[in-house]
Amino acid sequence: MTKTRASQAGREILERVQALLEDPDHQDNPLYEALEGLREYALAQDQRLERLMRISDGYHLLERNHTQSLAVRCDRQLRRMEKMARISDQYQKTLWEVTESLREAANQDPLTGLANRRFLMERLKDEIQRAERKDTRLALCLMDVDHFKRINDRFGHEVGDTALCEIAGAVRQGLRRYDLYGRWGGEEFLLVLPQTGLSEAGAVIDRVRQEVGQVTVGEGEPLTLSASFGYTCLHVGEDPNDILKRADIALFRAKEAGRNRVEQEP
Ligand SMILES: Nc1nc2c(ncn2[C@@H]2O[C@H](COP(=O)(O)OP(=O)(O)OP(=O)(O)O)[C@@H](O)[C@H]2O)c(=O)[nH]1
Repeated sequence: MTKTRASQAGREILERVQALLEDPDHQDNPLYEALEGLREYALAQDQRLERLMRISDGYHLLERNHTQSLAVRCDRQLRRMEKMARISDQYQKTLWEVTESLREAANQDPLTGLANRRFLMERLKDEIQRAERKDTRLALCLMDVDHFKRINDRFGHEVGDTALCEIAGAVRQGLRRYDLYGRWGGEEFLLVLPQTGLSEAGAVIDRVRQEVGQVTVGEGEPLTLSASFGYTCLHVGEDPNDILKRADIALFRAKEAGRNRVEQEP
């Protein structure tokens, strides 16, 4: 706007000067040369001014483009960061799921879903410590399914697997809510009874024996299952292996005495 007005005013003066200079009546005017020089000077200044304005416009445009491209770049960067945050969330979720399944795999028996030997051993150590700290009793029992080989031989390994799962459920039925149990290995299970003395443990374990006795496997002529049990109580200062060894001795005796029995070792 300013530029247009200035150029127009300047152009009008220059046109008037041009007209005066071209007028033959003024050719001999003593101011002629000075006016012509002034006109050329003004023309040169005008051109200079226009050049400066072009340069200024160029800078202005450059600046605007730069600001715009900065905003575009900033926006792109933000979107990239949002995407990374989304990926990071997803990654953390996956990591958590993998950790969870690893933890489960490390603690669980894959066939029955019960606690496995590793986890049972950890818990047994905890329970021994708690019993000593609180000065309470702790009973422990090893259970071994009788003649399990016959089930596999007669009905196949898959039926044997199903039987182990049913036995796991039967043991649960016989135990109390706060008792701990799991698969010790093969067809052997471990039962840990916190705050339980020998006589009370005997009653609980015999109930488990009866529950296992309800499980049948196979069609046609089904086999009724049974299991043998050996249990004992924690002595002061014992470690897990000591108490396990005594329970195993009792279990051996139950097997020797004809199976489907509960034996204790003081
Ligand atoms: N189907 C199946 N069988 C298993 C599994 N783990 C161990 N066994 C079987 O359990 C059987 C155990 O046999 P033995 O140690 O001879 O004992 P048993 O036949 O139960 O006889 P007793 O313990 O003396 O009463 C073997 O045939 C093993 O193959 C399992 O996960 N699935």
